[in-house]
Amino acid sequence: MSAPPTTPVLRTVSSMRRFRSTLPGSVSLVPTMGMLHSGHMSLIRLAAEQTDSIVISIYANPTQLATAEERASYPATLEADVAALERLDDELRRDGAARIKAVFAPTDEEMYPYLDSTDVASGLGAFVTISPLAGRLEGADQPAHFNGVATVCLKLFNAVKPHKAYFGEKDFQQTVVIRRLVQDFLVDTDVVVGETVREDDGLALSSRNAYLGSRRRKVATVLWRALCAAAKIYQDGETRRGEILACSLTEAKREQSLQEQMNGCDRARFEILYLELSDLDSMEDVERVNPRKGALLSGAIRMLPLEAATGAENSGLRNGADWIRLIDSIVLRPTRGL
Ligand SMILES: Nc1ncnc2c1ncn2[C@@H]1O[C@H](COP(=O)(O)OP(=O)(O)OP(=O)(O)O)[C@@H](O)[C@H]1O
Ligand SMILES: CC(C)(CO)[C@@H](O)C(=O)[O-]
Ligand code: BAL
Repeated sequence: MSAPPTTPVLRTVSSMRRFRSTLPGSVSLVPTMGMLHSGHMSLIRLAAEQTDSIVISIYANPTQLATAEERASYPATLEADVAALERLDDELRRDGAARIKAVFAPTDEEMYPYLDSTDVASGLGAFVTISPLAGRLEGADQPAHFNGVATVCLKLFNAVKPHKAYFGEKDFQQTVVIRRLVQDFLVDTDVVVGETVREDDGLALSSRNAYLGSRRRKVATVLWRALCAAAKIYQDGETRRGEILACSLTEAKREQSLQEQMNGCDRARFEILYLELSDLDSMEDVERVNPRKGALLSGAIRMLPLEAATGAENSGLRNGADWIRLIDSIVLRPTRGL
């Protein structure tokens, strides 16, 4: 019996382009930063339903990660990621044919030939800016983030030339930024958005969860709980910004003060970065939700490093020493017909 085919891992734009020219039928791209989990896999499954050939990109884009610390916190898991993709592909095979055709994992030199790796903020070379969208919500305290995301996605689209590209709703603002990029730069790719995959207790899957450890993991559901509380009063008929956000904030602050009152070796403290109600297209503040349109309810928290990790507990990657930024969102769907 012959050995199963291995997925090619392409490290240069030229090898990606050569390979792309051999792919039959419709081609999809699923961009990721690696450390693959079931959220990524659900996007790939969706791509397999809708297209013939799938390319996964794995690239921890330095220009969207604000600090050297964040850049260093992306462990290289390429081998494990490729193995996980091969297992998934065994399931996805149709008529004996692989659906996942290649992994595109370019080097920094390929993607940013002018970038000084010690100072990515200097921004040498060409960058996309998308204003004012990129400065709102996630962009407010990370001003270069979405310029980095849009820039790398444009490069990925140009290298892979996909018919469709897949993104997760968890990063809702990112999907709006990418749609705007595609529209304004006349990119010939359809943007498809997949639902957020969650743990049983509601926590959105995220590569960063691996850093939480068990104690912070339990408390991290607070963001989802805060969003759900507000979504419920919207479903019950509330449309005012003040009331909806106050409901979220009360839930988050209740958990926050509970943690503050506990001992250092028992608690998991966090900061509330924002809880927001925004227009689904512009990301501008919404004062009253139009029940025919709906709105975006989103938030971010930052889990503080563990103060005192006990030897017995699972304290996550890097022993609980990192600040972990977590984001989540709920789309408040229209409650009335158009
Ligand atoms: N839980 C999820 N469900 C569905 N899609 C997801 C989920 N988490 C991430 N994605 C999507 O997968 C793609 C790649 O995301 P990325 O590699 O940054 O993973 P991540 O888990 O969001 O990582 P990080 O924790 O660093 O933000 C993005 O389009 C993202 O929205
Ligand atoms: C889309 C993306 C792969 C661009 O680097 C990244 O922002 C992500 O993983 O969501
Ligand atoms: N998953 C969103 C991109 C980021 O974490 O930088």
